[in-house]
Amino acid sequence: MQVDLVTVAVAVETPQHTGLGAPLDYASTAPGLPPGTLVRVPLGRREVPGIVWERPPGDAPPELKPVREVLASLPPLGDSWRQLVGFAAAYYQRGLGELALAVLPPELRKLDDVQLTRRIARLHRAEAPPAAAPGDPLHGPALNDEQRAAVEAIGAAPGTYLLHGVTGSGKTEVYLHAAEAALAAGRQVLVMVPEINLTPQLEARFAERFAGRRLVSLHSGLTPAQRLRHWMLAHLGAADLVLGTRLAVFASLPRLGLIVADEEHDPSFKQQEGARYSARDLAVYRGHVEGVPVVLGSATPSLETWQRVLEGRYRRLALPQRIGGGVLPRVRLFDMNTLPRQRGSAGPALAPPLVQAIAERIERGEQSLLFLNRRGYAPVLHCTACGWKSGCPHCSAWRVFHKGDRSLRCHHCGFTERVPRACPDCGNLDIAPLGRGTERLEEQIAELLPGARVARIDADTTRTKGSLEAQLGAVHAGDVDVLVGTQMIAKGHDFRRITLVAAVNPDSALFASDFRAPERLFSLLMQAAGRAGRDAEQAARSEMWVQTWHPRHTLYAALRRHDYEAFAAGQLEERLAAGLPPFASLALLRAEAREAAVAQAFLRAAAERVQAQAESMGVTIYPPVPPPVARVADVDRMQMLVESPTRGALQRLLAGWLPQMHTLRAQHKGVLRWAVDVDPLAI
Ligand SMILES: Nc1ncnc2c1ncn2[C@@H]1O[C@H](COP(=O)(O)OP(=O)(O)OP(=O)(O)O)[C@@H](O)[C@H]1O
Ligand SMILES: [Zn+2]
Repeated sequence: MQVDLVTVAVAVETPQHTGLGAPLDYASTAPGLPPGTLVRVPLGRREVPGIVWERPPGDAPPELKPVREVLASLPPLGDSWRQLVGFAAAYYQRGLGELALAVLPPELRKLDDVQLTRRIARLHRAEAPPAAAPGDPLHGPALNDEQRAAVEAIGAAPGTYLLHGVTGSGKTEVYLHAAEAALAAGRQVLVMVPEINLTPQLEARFAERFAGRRLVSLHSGLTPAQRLRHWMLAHLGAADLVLGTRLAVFASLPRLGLIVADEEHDPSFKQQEGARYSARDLAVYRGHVEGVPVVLGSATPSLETWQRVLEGRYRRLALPQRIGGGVLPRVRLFDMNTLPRQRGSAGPALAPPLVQAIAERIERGEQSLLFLNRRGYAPVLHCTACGWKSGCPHCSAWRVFHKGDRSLRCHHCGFTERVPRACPDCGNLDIAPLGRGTERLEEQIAELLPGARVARIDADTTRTKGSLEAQLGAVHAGDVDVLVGTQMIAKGHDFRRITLVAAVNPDSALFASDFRAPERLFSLLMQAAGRAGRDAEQAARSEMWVQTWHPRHTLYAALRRHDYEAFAAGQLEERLAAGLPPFASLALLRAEAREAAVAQAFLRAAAERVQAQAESMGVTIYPPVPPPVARVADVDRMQMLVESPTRGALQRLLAGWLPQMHTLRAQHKGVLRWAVDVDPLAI
């Protein structure tokens, strides 16, 4: 019997170096395979998963390999999902199939159709809808006028909204109500938070409120089996709410009705490897494609978002007050120059008046939070005789002294050794820590405030599963007087007994080379301040201390007035003058090699190929330079900044340029990796 073969385009994961980004043609005996269908196809000698895609018109090559298997039991991935993936691949300059398959749950790619059918049947059996009937009245607090206005605006029309509210102003309450409206209309809701350790809190709050609804989480902390199950429930339309981190932006949601990105300014929304996408920006695109509202929430919006509000492209919904009329903590800038100088020492960890203020809190049974964005005991050890320092032999960085396990640890490559007894260069026994990390701060507070119950939360104390929850539990229960930690504790947590927050040493970020450093510092300090006085009763006597050598800096002046708008205006003025985002579009081309010169030559050659074209488009390609940490794990890194007045010009240039890089690389032996980062967060 004659079997008719049709040509189908299939997005498959092709290795980047082949330069094949587009879908490949295959022959199929199944007529009319809808786009979005999962299939298995041969690629080289392997059989790989793929997704049927729209086929551009044109002749198919004569000898096509056949599609091996159609995974027909899974409903096809929808048009808008494919549009999102197609846009992301083009915008961030990745292969379509590579991105499309990378954002599916890894387990899904391993299953054949029989296994998949079984899984789906099991899901339908096991996941009977929750007992409580949907439509339970919202048993939360009654909204205030601003909150109600925000919920109404979001429900009234699709578009991008900035929910601009200080910490504790009731933003989450607005998300809950907007979600309720979308759910009541039979739609699904996607809520994204920047960090995985914030998902359990949010999940608990949503789960409590939406007892009758099916809610799933999507983040990298799930087991592969959980991630598949949650993804499938979303894709099959069985889950009503998806809560997750940045990867959730790619969840398949056939009934999507609302997207929320909480703390939209947070750098964690940007993926830092592979396809370096911004989940916040993709959420805005997705909302546009699907015609659903997108709510970006923040107390300190990213300047990109803020500029779009000023241009009228996003609508600002303001929550200007803290719930319960609580005031924001009084900001006290402590001038470190007023302390008596101590020769050869970094000075005291905490200014005496700050120690006094903490002691008063302890007496009243209140808590204090000390924030220092550097973990370990000291960032470097040095020899007082010969000047030796604890450099990493594999990186251009110091190794950090961790006193707990007496190790010297490189935070870039992980290289770890026991602390030497004597200087490895001259044998001197007097090797001393320079500077201060959270471990040392914890020790010094115990000395300054004998009897105080001090706890420390940072990446080192929260390695084991459950330890973060346990430590946060102790803080909430009032078993801790002083909490020391890195930015992990500055964000999101709803502490009720903290009345003093102190930034121990925030100055270094004022003078960092990265143009976004001030923006990041300001939002971190505003966030940290927001941890104090969350209980309205205590708000009036809550304080935020900033220990600084530059008390007159404009950033701190704006912080003191909690004046985001003044800060943003100043920053935008500087960005405009310097031709930086949001007034320009950037891309960063990176290359790595054993020797810097090799990476540099590669990038130079790449620049030469498009120099003339770039100039004609008004795009500037800067010479390659080493990044702040140039060498990591014995590999040298170089980066080249591309700056364009518009997104469009940058996109056109990159699209024609990057395919040439694959051949160029073959001519530059020794280049280990290269990558492009569109809209890089740090340069
Ligand atoms: N209208 C309201 N009436 C009474 N209480 C409210 C109201 N809205 C919110 N709350 C309560 O106030 C507290 C802070 O609200 P919420 O967590 O929504 O603020 P937020 O802006 O999301 O805070 P943050 O950004 O600091 O995490 C919560 O305990 C919440 O239940
Ligand atoms: Zn190292």
